This record gives sequence, structure tokens and C-alpha cells, in this order.
Amino acid sequence: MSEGKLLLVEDDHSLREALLDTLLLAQYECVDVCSAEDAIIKLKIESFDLVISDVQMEGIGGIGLLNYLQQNQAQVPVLLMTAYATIDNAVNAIKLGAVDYLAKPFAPEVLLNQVSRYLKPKIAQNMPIVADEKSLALLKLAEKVASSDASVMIMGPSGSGKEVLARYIHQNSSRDNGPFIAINCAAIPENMLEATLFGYEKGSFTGAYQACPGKFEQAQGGTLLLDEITEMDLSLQAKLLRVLQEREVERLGGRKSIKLNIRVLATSNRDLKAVVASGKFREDLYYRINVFPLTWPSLSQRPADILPLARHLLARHGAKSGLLELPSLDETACRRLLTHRWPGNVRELDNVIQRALILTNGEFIVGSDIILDTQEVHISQGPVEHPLHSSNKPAELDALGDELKAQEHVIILETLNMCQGSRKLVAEKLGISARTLRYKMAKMRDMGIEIPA
Ligand SMILES: Nc1ncnc2c1ncn2[C@@H]1O[C@H](COP(=O)(O)OP(=O)(O)OP(=O)(O)O)[C@@H](O)[C@H]1O
Repeated sequence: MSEGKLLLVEDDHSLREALLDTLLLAQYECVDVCSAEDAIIKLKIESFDLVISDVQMEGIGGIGLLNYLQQNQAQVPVLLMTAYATIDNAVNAIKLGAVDYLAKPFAPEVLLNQVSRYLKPKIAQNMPIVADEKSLALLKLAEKVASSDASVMIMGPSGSGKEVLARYIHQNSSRDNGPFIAINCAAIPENMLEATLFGYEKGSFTGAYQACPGKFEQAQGGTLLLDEITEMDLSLQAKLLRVLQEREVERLGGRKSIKLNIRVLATSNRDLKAVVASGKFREDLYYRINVFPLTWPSLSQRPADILPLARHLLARHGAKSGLLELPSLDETACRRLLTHRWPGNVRELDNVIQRALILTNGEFIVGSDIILDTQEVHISQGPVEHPLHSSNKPAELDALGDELKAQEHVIILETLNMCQGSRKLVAEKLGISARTLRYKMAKMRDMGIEIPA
């Protein structure tokens, strides 16, 4: 399976936009066109690793495109989308060489599940950066536990790197070639979490137009991360426990048990024992999940990590903004970073570094470029020079464009923090539509910017 590029062909503008949003948010690299003819032009100049196309379009349509691919680029898998009325076309399409088809309307998960069979999302290689003795010891332990199949509970304060550690365990396990599926139990509304985890059969509830595999099934052969597991309600905890004990899952409205071959990791930023004692988390589930506990200390308790992490984040964000040379942290900046308490841990450091990259004179990041979360951001201190941008570009225009984009990113991140992640509120506050916000966030993710859940 490659981390390749996907070509989406759909003539219905709003459907194409919605599909694109779904694919971009899931971190797929995606190009969209509105006809089979345009698709062929694109295919002649760019290479793609998967084509998803509507069948019924003006011109040669999806079947014509499929024929073209069969004759010219037979290695590229094609997934066709059909309306119910043209199901016969779909059968024909499979005979002609399409790898599968999606009957409209379909849930986003159905699309993502199909796509994940052929492409991997562009996941940045999130290797944990560590230098402090405490973190080095934690990483060693994580490597040891990775080689077993034990359930792991990763604890630590918010933003400390729990998901990074979970990915590291997956990457160092024998399941490395399988999927890594993460689900944030706190971010999904309670009434949808069960269907998202367990999947459902067609017609099992209003709106279940088509059968949909759940996260358990999507993680087959790989690892499932249950992020913020303590936020799951008690009745769902009981169902989760049953799945973990029996190692099989039944979709909502389904009668068939599906055997599972998955490893489960979970994270929490709460004091687990206290949550169990308060009756909000089942004790039996606690023991089932907590086979091997790993805990990140807060960033202030592992000070030797701060500067290596800051430099790593500088390199990450600098590369994404196309900087040719990275500014270095001068002594005053280092001192400022080392003396802050970092209540928001690495995520807070990440925000600070993104701001510093906007404020820097280019060669050095100095103390005054380090704007901590407790301060107000004064970005509009007059024009900021960007001497590091490639000099053979139309420099002023490019720098201005990049700067505006960076400012937009900061504003979106700040507003997300202010609204505690509520997309609806953020869109209202910024005076843009929810769709535009989703699109902008997808682009930001694409650039490697972490968006708070
Ligand atoms: N050791 C590390 N090395 C590199 N990047 C890190 C490290 N720790 C955290 N990060 C970065 O910091 C950000 C927050 O990390 P992550 O999402 O793993 O934290 P978390 O503890 O799971 O947060 P939350 O509790 O809010 O879910 C991410 O951008 C991540 O890439």
C-alpha cells in the first residue's frame, strides 16, 4: 500500500466538495476534476495511485475513463460511484476492471474504508523527540512493550505526546504493516460513538443507508487507539469490555460476529484510579486496558526535552512554510523557553514555535519572538521581513502571501483554543462558513499543523 495520490472525478459540484473535504480531513493527498475528459488530461501529466470516479457524467463518463485506464494505466485501481438506479453499470464496471464500487448515498466512513484498502494517509513520521533521561527511559519501555501484544494505557497531561507514543508503539510492533486507527472518544457525540466503533448494517437506524464497518473492523491486523477512553459513557464501556474479552464484534443491527485481530491502546489525561473510584470508569475495563501503563511526565518535569523539541518543531514548521534556512534559537530565546512552566506541554510549545517563526528576523529567534500563551499576540508590528524565503521567487508578494497565511493559521488556532475546539463557534466568530473552516483546517493539517480536537 502506498502513501500515494488520489484523483477524484465527480461532476456534481457540492458532492465533489463534500467528498474532497472528507478525504482531505483524513489526510489523503487528493486532486479533483469534474469530468472524465479532465481526468484523462490530469492522468497524462501526473501519476495517481487511486482514481475514484462517478459513473454517470456528460461525455465519456466513468466507464469511458475506466476503459482509458485499462488500456493505458492498468495498474491504477479505479473505484466507481454509482446511483442505485445504475447498479447494473456497477456490475459491468467490475467486469471491466474497476476494483470496487460505492452505491450513492454512502457515509464518509464507507468511502474512507474503501480508500484505506488502497492508500495510506500522509501521516507525518511522528517519531517522539526525546533527550531527557525520564523520556529516554519511557521510550525504552515503550519499545519493549511494543514487541508484545499487550494492551497499553498511555497517561499524561494534555498535549504531552500520548498519541505520538501510541504511534511509536504501533510502528515498533509486528503490526507495523497494518492500519493504525485512532478514535477520540471525547470528540464524538455519545450517540454516534457506538456506531462509529462497532459499525452498522444497512437500515439499523434512520440514516444508515449503507452498511458501514466500525473502527474495530478498520483496525483489523493493526492497532486501535482509544483516545481519552475515560470520556466514554458507562453503557458503552460495558460493550467495549465484552469486545475486548471475546475478541469479536457485532455491527449494530447485525447478527454476525466478526473475529478481531487488533491490538488496543488507550490514552487518558485523567487520574485513572480517581475516575474508577468515582464510578465513572469501570474497574474491570480499567484492569483489562491497563495491562501495561506508560506515563509521560509533564514537559516541565523533563526540561532536557524542551530545546530538542523546540528545534524539531522549528524544522517541521519551517519546512512546511518553504523556508530554505532555519533560524536558530539565540540564548535569550532558549532561556525563555527553559524557564516557562508549559501548562499546555508540547502542544503549547508547538504554538509558541509557530508564532516565533512568524516574528523572527530570519536568522535568529530571540527572546521577544517567544510569545507565551499568557501574553497577547501582537503580530501586526509592521511588516516582518522574510529573508529566508527563496530569493528567486517574486519575493515581496510571496513573503506577504505566506505571512498572511501564517497569520490566518495563528488566528484559527487561537480561536479554536478560545472556543475549546467548537468548530461551530469558531466559524461564527471568524465570520466564515463551517465548510470553509473545515477546508482551511484540512489544508493546515496537510501542512503538518496540529489542529486541536
Ligand atoms: N516527543 C515528541 N516528539 C515530537 N513531537 C511531539 C512529541 N510530543 C508531542 N509532540 C507534538 O505535540 C503535539 C501534541 O502531541 P499529542 O497529540 O501526541 O499529545 P496528547 O498527549 O495526545 O494530547 P491530548 O491529551 O490533548 O490528546 C503534536 O503536534 C505532536 O506531534
